[in-house]
Amino acid sequence: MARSALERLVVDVPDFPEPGIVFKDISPVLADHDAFTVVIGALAQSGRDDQGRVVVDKVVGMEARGFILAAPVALALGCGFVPVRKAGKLPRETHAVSYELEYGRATLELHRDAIAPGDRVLLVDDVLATGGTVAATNQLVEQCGGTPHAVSVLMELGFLDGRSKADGVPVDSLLTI
Ligand SMILES: O=P(O)(O)OC[C@H]1O[C@H](OP(=O)(O)OP(=O)(O)O)[C@H](O)[C@@H]1O
Ligand SMILES: Nc1ncnc2[nH]cnc12
Repeated sequence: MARSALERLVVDVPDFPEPGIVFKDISPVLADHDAFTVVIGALAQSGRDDQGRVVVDKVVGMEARGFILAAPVALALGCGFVPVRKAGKLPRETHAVSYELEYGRATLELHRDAIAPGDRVLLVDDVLATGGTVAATNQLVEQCGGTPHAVSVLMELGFLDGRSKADGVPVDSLLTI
């Protein structure tokens, strides 16, 4: 599937969730089986080396849209999936990090035992905007003793320069605007 065809499936929604924000609605990508298949395969490439070997132990997805992409990426790579959730949702002992995003402030949590020391971790999300979510997730992975290997996103809002917050972790995006 051509990049332009994929891009056409992402719908711009002005002034959502608040005035001045152009919300990138990726749900039509998910609703198109061919597009969804291509996207999952492409996102999973970030967890492989040049020979196609899987080089990550876990795939982390950030609540909530990140879950939809990260879980099938984990299955495609033959890895476990680990959820990073908004505050108060995970039932056992967590690490927690607060962060800013394009439209507010939030806290993310990760079960302390979800990542083993030494695990190499692929972060998967739908949109990279300010980079607050990725920066917080990198910190959570490191607090568990893991190493963020790469960040793989469907869409990057380049004008917000979120990749500069990734602390040197490589960022792969399928679409950049
Ligand atoms: O780069 P940032 O500025 O941090 O923004 C990107 C994050 O914002 C969105 O999640 P949101 O927190 O809106 O949650 P949702 O997936 O539950 O809608 C998106 O899914 C990313 O996780
Ligand atoms: N403009 C945007 N569209 C969709 N998700 C986002 N997350 C942060 N900013 C966003």
